[in-house]
Amino acid sequence: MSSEATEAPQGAGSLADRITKPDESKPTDAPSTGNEDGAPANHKGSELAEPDYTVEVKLSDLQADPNNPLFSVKSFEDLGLDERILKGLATMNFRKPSKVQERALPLLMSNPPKNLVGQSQSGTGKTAAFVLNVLSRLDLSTPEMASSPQALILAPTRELARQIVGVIQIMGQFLDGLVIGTAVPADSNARTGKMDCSVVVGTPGTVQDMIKRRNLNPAQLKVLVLDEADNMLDQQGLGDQCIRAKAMLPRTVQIVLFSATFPAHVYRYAGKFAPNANEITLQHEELTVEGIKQLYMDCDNEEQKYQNLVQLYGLLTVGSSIIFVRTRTSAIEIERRMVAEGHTVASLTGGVEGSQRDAVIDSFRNGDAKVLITTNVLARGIDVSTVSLVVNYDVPEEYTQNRPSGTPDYQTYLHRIGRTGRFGRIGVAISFVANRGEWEMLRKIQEHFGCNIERIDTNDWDEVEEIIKKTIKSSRAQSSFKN
Ligand SMILES: Nc1ncnc2c1ncn2[C@@H]1O[C@H](COP(=O)(O)OP(=O)(O)OP(=O)(O)O)[C@@H](O)[C@H]1O
Repeated sequence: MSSEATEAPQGAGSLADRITKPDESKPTDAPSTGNEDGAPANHKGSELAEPDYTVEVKLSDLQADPNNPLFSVKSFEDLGLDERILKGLATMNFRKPSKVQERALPLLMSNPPKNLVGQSQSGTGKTAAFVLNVLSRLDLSTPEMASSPQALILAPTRELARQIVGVIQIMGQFLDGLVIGTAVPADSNARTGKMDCSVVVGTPGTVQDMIKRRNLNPAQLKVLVLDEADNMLDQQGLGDQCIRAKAMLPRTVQIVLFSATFPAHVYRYAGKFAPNANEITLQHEELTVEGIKQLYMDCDNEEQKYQNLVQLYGLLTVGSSIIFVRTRTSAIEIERRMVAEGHTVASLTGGVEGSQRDAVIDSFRNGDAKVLITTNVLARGIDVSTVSLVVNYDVPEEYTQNRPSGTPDYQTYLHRIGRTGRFGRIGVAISFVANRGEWEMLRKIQEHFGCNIERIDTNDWDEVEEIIKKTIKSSRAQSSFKN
């Protein structure tokens, strides 16, 4: 295990993290299984090549539509944020809050602090909502305070923890003295360090361990945030770690839980974890993001899934895409086959050392790698605005006793497809269906969310190309977001 503190004004490129060997025994990478991992690599931030043509739907139009999750009446100035934080937001080109930001911030920032359970669709800006509260609550008046952890943010994976660190670095860049620490599993040869920093972002197991070893002093903590909270609280490994970590914190800590999904049983538990919390919730039918076009392709068998993917690959040259598969083994195997056939793809699974994982995600973020094959480890939270296509190579499925159960994993479906269509952009999600079981699961998913998952005919690749290119093109057009 190791730890590292990062001075704030460094920009998102200089993420320094800690890493640990992932659990090799787990068959899949569902964040649910409690994997933790990652390490530093050149990270140029998530702003990729901007499109060169004009926008059809403007962000300002979306933010002016009361039915859109990006809608707001207020400005960031109206929300009573510190000037230096407003300056940070301006450098990120955030002009107006989204709905969840507008609703959550007054609840989060009021005094005495109250807990919050907040839900909002994928890609609608939940990170900024909790980061702005954290930054607003920091006391950086003396070097001693600035180096005492005052806020702790927990995320299920190292990739997400590192991404949140990147956001805090940019948003908090004008706050003198701000120091951010990343507490994620270290590579086997990394050293342990003390967390002398104002904000710590990490994965629950590593944080718990650091507190136990007295490398992280929780005495001054004022805020605890659980990002992807339903996942963190539902899963045995992560849930236990979160509960133990919370037990080591001051009783007065403000508890903030955010996710796009809160299945009923977890929601009830969330209420116990964060007692007397303010609540921001969504109705079932509000969960899907309108900008994501959901499609499926029939495949005769597993081999045809692969052949379809290779066919699709030819259409993936615009934008970036993420291919979700069920197991680490199939991710590696598909990567091996595609690379052997001359295609450029990368894979990221929990089965490798953190530093290698960091190198892969960083190259995907900066656009060097455009096609990423992965497992559920990246299903949640990852924000890469150029992702215009998500492929569910395998329909996401619940596991019972380490075996696929035949029941669809509704939440994971929503999180996976939510890697595209970020903050009003348009994206395509295609699910491959190779047998009756997968077809049935997809049908249930459609019914569950009341959405429309359209079939595309693989006998007509020209039409497939037409559909995808059309959507991806408008996605690129939108991604410049002229206000
Ligand atoms: N007010 C804003 N104005 C413009 N862009 C914003 C604003 N708020 C957030 N964004 C951008 O929207 C994108 C999605 O935000 P974020 O990653 O916080 O979504 P999320 O709600 O946490 O999604 P998920 O549920 O998938 O984790 C990010 O690229 C972020 O920079």
